[in-house]
Amino acid sequence: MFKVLVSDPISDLGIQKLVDAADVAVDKKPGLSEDELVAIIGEYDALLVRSQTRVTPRIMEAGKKLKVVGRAGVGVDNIDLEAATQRGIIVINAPDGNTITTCEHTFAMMMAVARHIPQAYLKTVGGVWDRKSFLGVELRNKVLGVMGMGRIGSEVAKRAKAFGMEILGYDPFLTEERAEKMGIKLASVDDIIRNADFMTVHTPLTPETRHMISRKQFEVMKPGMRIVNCARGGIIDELALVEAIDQGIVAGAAFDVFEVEPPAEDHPFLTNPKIIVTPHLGASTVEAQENVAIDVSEQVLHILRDEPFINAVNMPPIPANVRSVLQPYFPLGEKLGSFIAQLTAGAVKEIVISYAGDLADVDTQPLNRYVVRGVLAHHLGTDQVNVVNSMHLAKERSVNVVVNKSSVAKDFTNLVTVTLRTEEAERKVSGALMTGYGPRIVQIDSYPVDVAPEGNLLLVSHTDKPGIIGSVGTKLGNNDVNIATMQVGRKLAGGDALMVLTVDKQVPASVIDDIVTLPELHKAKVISL
Ligand SMILES: NC(=O)C1=CN([C@@H]2O[C@H](COP(=O)(O)OP(=O)(O)OC[C@H]3O[C@@H](n4cnc5c(N)ncnc54)[C@H](O)[C@@H]3O)[C@@H](O)[C@H]2O)C=CC1
Ligand SMILES: O=C(O)CCC(=O)C(=O)O
Repeated sequence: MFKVLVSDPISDLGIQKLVDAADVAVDKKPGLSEDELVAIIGEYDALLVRSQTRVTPRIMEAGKKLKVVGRAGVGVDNIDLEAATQRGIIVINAPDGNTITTCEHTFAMMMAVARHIPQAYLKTVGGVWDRKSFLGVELRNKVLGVMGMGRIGSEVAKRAKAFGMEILGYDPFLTEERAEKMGIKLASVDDIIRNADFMTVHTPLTPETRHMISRKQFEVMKPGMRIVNCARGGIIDELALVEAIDQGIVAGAAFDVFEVEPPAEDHPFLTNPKIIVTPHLGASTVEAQENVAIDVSEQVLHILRDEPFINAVNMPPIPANVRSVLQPYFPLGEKLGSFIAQLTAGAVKEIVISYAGDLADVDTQPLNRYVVRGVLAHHLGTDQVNVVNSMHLAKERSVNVVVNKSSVAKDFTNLVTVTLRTEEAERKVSGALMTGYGPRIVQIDSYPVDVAPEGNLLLVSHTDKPGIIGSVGTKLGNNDVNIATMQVGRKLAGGDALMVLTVDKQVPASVIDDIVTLPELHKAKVISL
């Protein structure tokens, strides 16, 4: 039974799928402190959060069983991704479910700041009928600068056109062609600062976007600009903004987010009559909360059940077309890694992954992670290494990972070869996906074989002489070890040969010791896949 902890208020309807799952037990405990979380997280396999819970390295460290942290929303700045990656904890988010909702909140804020709605409301309910103080401006024919043309920024631009606004968009990934298709102008930050009447930011908070609008930008800003931030506190320098308002550069601002949330009681935004605020409500609609909770719950279930999943934040996304090609190779890659790690003695120095045939033209990065996981898990334990942290762990341990590709695969349409270089040896194994047979090991060092990479294998290197196979079989039989399949690979008749047996149970060490006493027998090695 998997245990899932929900530590923020998350839509009940959204997590229904988890609650209904027969193999999952859900505990809802919103509002726990870090210490309280540290005390209980050890018993959970998954943690579901919104933006309140700060998932710190301490919590990850205490989460010995934790496989996944699911964020019901977009921004994952409340989750320590570095610590999660190091511990192999998958972090997933729900990037699509609250896009429209946040876009609509941006418009609510833009219109509210253009027409002084909150200020006018306060006076009216306070009994003052003041129609003079709240002269507003139209959106029509105004220039709107959109910083960050991702999901939300693009939806904002689309709707702003309906208001008759001219849109300047800036995003490092926005091309001239896409801007043209959207009917907006591709602009620089400087263009927006100097020309926009309204500006709205929709970027993540990164070292690059922190204070991207600060004193320097306010100094050259078009006077009378109105600014909206429904993305992340800190993209706009709060103190510099207050100064710019006091200097008459900025006519008004609408903020849903703060550098520190909740803001301090004496935060200057809270008393400035030209700044309107909401308490991080961008995603707070019934629809969005259901959407993000449903999305994240589904992915958490997949991860707990070891099924393919999407939206991992601490793993590069795999495009659908690449995934469909690579997915069948994932088990093969991992088994080859595990096989070669068990076969090769000594401290691992280098893993060389060679792809030949059909795989030469594919971005194999996701598959590399499986191979490296297979190798490292043998040394570090399967619970310590997964496809999220395998590359990171290899780097941390100075294990070089080299990837080669060639379009020629001799007798196969596709071939994956893993070579392991250690302080003591260099061994290699090749595998292929065979139509109708699935994954097969087709070569071990220079011996051609044909073995399914599963179960208990016994590898025996020997001289190719009559009677050896029978002697090994007799010794196994005498010890109640049943042979399921047997293969012999040899280069030359009478030369060195490799016997690969699949056996129904693991061969005890005492039997191996006995087998290696046979004449002409060099080595015997048990491998479990
Ligand atoms: N207020 C709220 O409740 C909510 C806030 N958000 C926040 O809104 C922001 C945008 O979310 P999405 O559109 O879903 O994300 P997204 O990832 O689809 O878009 C972000 C865009 O920002 C761009 N970007 C990155 N660095 C940039 C830079 N230096 N200058 C200009 N553009 C840059 C990226 O290329 C990307 O296109 C995020 O910070 C997210 O956390 C999202 C949902 C709700
Ligand atoms: O969960 C929330 O309300 C915050 C949403 C948000 O900021 C995000 O998804 O990035």
